[in-house]
Parts: sequence; C-alpha cells; structure tokens
Amino acid sequence: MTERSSSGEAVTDPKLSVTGLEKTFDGITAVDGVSFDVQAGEMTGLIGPNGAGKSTTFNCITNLIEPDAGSVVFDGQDVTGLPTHRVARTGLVRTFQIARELREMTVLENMMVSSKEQTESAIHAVTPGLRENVRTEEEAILEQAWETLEFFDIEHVAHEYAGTLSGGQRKLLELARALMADPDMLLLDEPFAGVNPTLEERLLDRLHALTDQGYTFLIVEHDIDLIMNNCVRVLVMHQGQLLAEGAPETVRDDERVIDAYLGGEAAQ
Ligand SMILES: Nc1ncnc2c1ncn2[C@@H]1O[C@H](COP(=O)(O)OP(=O)(O)OP(=O)(O)O)[C@@H](O)[C@H]1O
Repeated sequence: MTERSSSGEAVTDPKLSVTGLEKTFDGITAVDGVSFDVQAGEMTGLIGPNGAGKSTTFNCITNLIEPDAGSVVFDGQDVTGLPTHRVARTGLVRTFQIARELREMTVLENMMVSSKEQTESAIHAVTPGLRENVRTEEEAILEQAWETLEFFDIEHVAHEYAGTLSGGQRKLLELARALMADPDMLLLDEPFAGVNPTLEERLLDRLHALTDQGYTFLIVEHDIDLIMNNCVRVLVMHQGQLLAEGAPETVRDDERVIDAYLGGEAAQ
C-alpha cells in the first residue's frame, strides 16, 4: 500500500517491520529491544562486531529462536511466534547451511525437496484422481529447479552429491534452495563466508539481479566493505542494540559505529 506524507512524498509500507525484539539467554541479553524496517526490493545489510546479536536477531525474525518480546510484521501480516515453516509460507525465507543428510543427496535432489509445492504434492499423491495433477506439478518443480540451477551457473553439478561441492558452490546452492520456496524476501546469514573471489562476484551479481526482479534481502555479513558497497541501507548492531542505521556513507562516518568496531573487534 502506498500513501502520501504531508509533504506529498510517497510513503510505502515496509516489507518487514521488527519492533522491540528481545532475547535473553541465561542472563545474557543477546537482543535488547531492536526495532527496524526493511523496504521492499532493497538489499539491507546487518553488521556489527562479534557477539552484537546479529544472528540471534535473524533467528528471532523467523522464530528459529523464540523471542522473549517484540513483534515481526511481514507484508502487513503479524508473523511473530509462527513456526519457521509457516513464516516461510508467507514468503519470508532464510537460507540454511546444507545439513549433513542433504550432503548425501545430489544437488538436484536438494532442490526438489526444498520446493514448497513438493510438500503439497505429497498430500495430493494420496488422493485418487489427483495423480495427473501431481505429475504436472512435479514437472513444473523440476523445471523450476533446473532454471534456478542455471541462473546460479551450477547446473553442471546437478547430479553431484551436495557434500562434494566447494564452499562457494555450496553457498550458491543454499540460495538456490531458498528460492525454490518461492520467497519474496530472503534472510542471508553470512552468504559470503568461505567464498572465493570469483564465486563471490557471481553471487553478488545474482543478488543484484534478484533485487532488480523485486526480491528483498536482509544480509548478515562480517565483510563490512562488501555490505557498504552493495547494500542501499545498513543496520549496525552493538551489544544487543541497534546502534545506527542509514545509507552506507552515513553509517560509515558515524562516530558511534567507528567506536563500536575500534572498541572491540576492529580486526574484522
Ligand atoms: N544459544 C545461546 N545460548 C547462550 N548465549 C547465546 C546463545 N546464542 C547467542 N548467545 C550470546 O548472545 C550474544 C549475541 O550472540 P549472536 O550470535 O547473536 O551475535 P552475532 O552478532 O551474531 O555474533 P557473531 O558475529 O560472532 O556471529 C553473545 O553474547 C552470545 O554469546
């Protein structure tokens, strides 16, 4: 929904709105009242020194970790406390590292099991008369899987076991798998960790292409330069709180941000 502000500017509802998020582990406050918005079709970066609370914030958004307080509204729908798979069904999907059992499956099989429709097909398969539909659905899923693998240039490893992929190829597969769930918004936790420069460039190129198509991204990443150079908006966390937010050039010069990094983890 687009409204007009008093000055006549277009005001668009945020894609994701996090308000007052809190999480404490055994007396350690990991997330301490964090609030922020992410706008549709934008790539937003979430940075901060080690232990700042980035991963916990991420995990609370999709309810992988249940927050103690706060709300998460996605596309105008309150998804706070919904099971992670139901949050995914609303279009808010996070990437996961390829789990041990999935490493023993081929890349293509990984794609197939990740598809949202796959679960629905299983229900249809037990209903007589719907088998024809299932076949068509499965063909569509297979086509989507190949197209997505081609988009990431990893179709040549489709029949390899996922466990044999390089670190960079595995990151591309993680993203490709997430896309099979037909998301609107993707949460990426350190998508560039262990990725060589060539694949990093490819991954960035694809992320920008997806953003141009209208996908929204929230990316936790240790490589600050990478976030500053590629995100339109940056959120900085420190000691469980949101320390600064804004355009990269604004955040980069913020004294509080400089102090937070110099004070602890300047080497990152
Ligand atoms: N499951 C847990 N049990 C206990 N404490 C935890 C747990 N998860 C996180 N913490 C603590 O919460 C704080 C925030 O951790 P979190 O992993 O969210 O930070 P981060 O910014 O993602 O750090 P990093 O960049 O090192 O991954 C840290 O002090 C951490 O030790």
